[in-house]
Amino acid sequence: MLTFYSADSRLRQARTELHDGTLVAPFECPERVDLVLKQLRLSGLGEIRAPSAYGLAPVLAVHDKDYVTFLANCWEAWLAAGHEGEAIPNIWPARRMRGDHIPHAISGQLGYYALAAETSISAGTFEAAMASKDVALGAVEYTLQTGEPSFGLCRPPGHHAAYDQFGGYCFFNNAAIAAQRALESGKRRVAILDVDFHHGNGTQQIFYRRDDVLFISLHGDPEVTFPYYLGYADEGGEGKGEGFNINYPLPHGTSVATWMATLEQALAKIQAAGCELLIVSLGVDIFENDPISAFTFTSEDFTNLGQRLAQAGLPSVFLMEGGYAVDEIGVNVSNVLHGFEQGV
Ligand SMILES: NCCCCCC(=O)NO
Ligand SMILES: [Zn+2]
Repeated sequence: MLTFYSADSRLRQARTELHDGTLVAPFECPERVDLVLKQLRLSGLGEIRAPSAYGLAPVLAVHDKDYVTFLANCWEAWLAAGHEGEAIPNIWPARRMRGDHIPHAISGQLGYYALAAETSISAGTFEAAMASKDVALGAVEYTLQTGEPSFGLCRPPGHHAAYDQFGGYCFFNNAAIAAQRALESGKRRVAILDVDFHHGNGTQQIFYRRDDVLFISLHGDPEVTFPYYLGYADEGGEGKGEGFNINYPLPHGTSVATWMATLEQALAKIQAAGCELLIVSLGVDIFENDPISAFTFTSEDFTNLGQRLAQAGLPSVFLMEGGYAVDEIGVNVSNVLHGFEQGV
């Protein structure tokens, strides 16, 4: 299987994450990608290729122009305003305030565009996000051209990024950008299957009123799991999108057997919808030892997951999302991809 990767993913060198009331070293760290690369090379998955630069057009196909401009300028504006640390929001257009106006001050803009406070912006964040969506585009272009599966080693991840919102370590929605490119290349319907522990609220939001992307997510119950405010089973899409958004919230500690049985339901929906491409938002934070998650996958279970996805029989693109058990992330990602190749 071909892997797309960009060294520019290391340009994001955030120093802080607000976690449990403390500024800690970010869980979404550059070492995650190094260790995945190391294991893919060790296990001989296949060629590792740098993507072309696709520019802003594919980003603007799914994200708001002013939001993209904000991301491009945020760090400089934050420094120009004399702030000491990394750009972290601490005020939002909360309920009973105005949400229809974007303030001039960068602190106000941060809160307007931020989903949550854990994701700092600093030097290189925008450039890394641009490289990450190029990795996703390289992977989907390859699969569209060859029908062969591909893996986009995306960093930063993307599935929490909405039309005009960042957070959950995400800035551009790589899976949405890839799906949009596939539709523009002639696919009539694309499935995005999100297996990350956390709900892909951004992906859901982008396609919620559309029937050309079927978004299906298995994730920790938002009653007790980030992002809390989206990802419930009653969110089925709106307008033309009715029936093309399917959430499977699952309790913390869900067994792998239950998770895999739920996956069967998801794969049946994908088949019934006549999807012509499968994009997998591959978060391996469903691993039993993930530091911020609560599912129970062992490393061996990831191999079974890959094998089962291959049996869906669709051209498939895997895009890296979460996964923070750094020591095992390489094996866990590699097992999914090798499992897929075994299952073909
Ligand atoms: N407390 C912030 C949790 C961010 C979750 C990031 C992630 O893995 N999303 O898939
Ligand atoms: Zn996650």
